[in-house]
Amino acid sequence: MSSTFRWICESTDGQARAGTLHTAHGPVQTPTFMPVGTAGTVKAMTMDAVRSTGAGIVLGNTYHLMLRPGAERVKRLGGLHKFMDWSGPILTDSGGFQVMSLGALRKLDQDGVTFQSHIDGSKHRLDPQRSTDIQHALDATITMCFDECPALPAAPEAIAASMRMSMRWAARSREAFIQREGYGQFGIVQGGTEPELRAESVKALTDIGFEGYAIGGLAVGEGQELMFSTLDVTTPLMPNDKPRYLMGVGTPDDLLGSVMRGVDMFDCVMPTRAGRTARAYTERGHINLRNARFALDARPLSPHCDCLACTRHSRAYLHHLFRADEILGPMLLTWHNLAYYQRLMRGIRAAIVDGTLEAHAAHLRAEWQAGDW
Ligand SMILES: CNc1nc2c(CCNCC3CCCCC3)c3nc(N)[nH]c(=O)c3cc2[nH]1
Ligand SMILES: [Zn+2]
Repeated sequence: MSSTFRWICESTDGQARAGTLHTAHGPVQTPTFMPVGTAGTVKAMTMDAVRSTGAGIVLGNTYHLMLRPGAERVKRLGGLHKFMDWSGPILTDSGGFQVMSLGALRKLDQDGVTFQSHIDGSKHRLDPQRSTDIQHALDATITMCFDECPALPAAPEAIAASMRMSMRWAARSREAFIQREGYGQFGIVQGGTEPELRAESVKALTDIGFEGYAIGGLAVGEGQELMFSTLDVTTPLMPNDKPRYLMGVGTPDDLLGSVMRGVDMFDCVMPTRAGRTARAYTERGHINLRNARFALDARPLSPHCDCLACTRHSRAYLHHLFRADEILGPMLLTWHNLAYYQRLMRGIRAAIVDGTLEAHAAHLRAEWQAGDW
């Protein structure tokens, strides 16, 4: 069975697609939500717990891993799969976004970015070649182009200049990429919320040719309406036979609306970060378990969930764990939130296969609005 990196579309319903991404580290059903593994770990989760939620692919983080423990050290230890005990596909971001959002002091030039580590102040440089080399050393299944994600709002000419620099970096990233059977590299579409710039960026990337295409430059404060309207003008221009990855998105409602606009892959820190801050996602929206109203609530978080928190414990127990600042609280709630996100994506995929996505979407939205049980 060939392990050529390819995405096979199995069903469509409107703009939405249900498919399978075949990689050197196994297949992944799409649409898919990718849990974020920041420094080689999905925070507060063992990888057995991540596997139990049904996740097919996780994110690694070039920025964090290059600073600590260092990509060469991970390589000497057998690569990121072995290091973090995950044999499935791993997608690594190229690090530029994290530098801009985390790096202490940084200097951006037309060739890359120089910055100081937020950990120990040491000097580092990232550019298309170095980012691609680091992702190769980590043995990432999917490598992302080195790009710049401009802060919004910004003047169209600033967005245009930034996008064109990212397109030059995409070409250099492609030259630096070492092709291997079952591995892929994704270009990242930029252009802010400007339809013509988005179209120019898609053309620039498809002229280079990648195994998949991400939509970057969004989920940076533009709001859901502008994000959706940008998707409406961008996804139809993207190759139909390649996976589409919307970076950094999002809430359950963002995921539903984006799948319906033709997106296949997502990553977001929301379910894991929420798990550490007592915010639980359920079919009825979200609740904060620190709230006193849960002190005597003997019900499970969600009656539809098979995670450890919902099968073994009550809301009252989770409330207690967070009030007592017990480590088990973030562990159980992260597990639950990731299980909910995976269950949500499985349900959306099933509806695409059945051709019932419109009705399923209406049902999901009504439930989210109905409020807690
Ligand atoms: C949250 N919103 C958002 N995220 C974006 C991201 C980051 C996506 N998540 C990566 C993980 C973050 C945690 C550690 C592991 C990697 C973006 N990344 C790139 N390269 N380009 C974007 O335009 C880009 C745009 C983004 N918008
Ligand atoms: Zn649960």
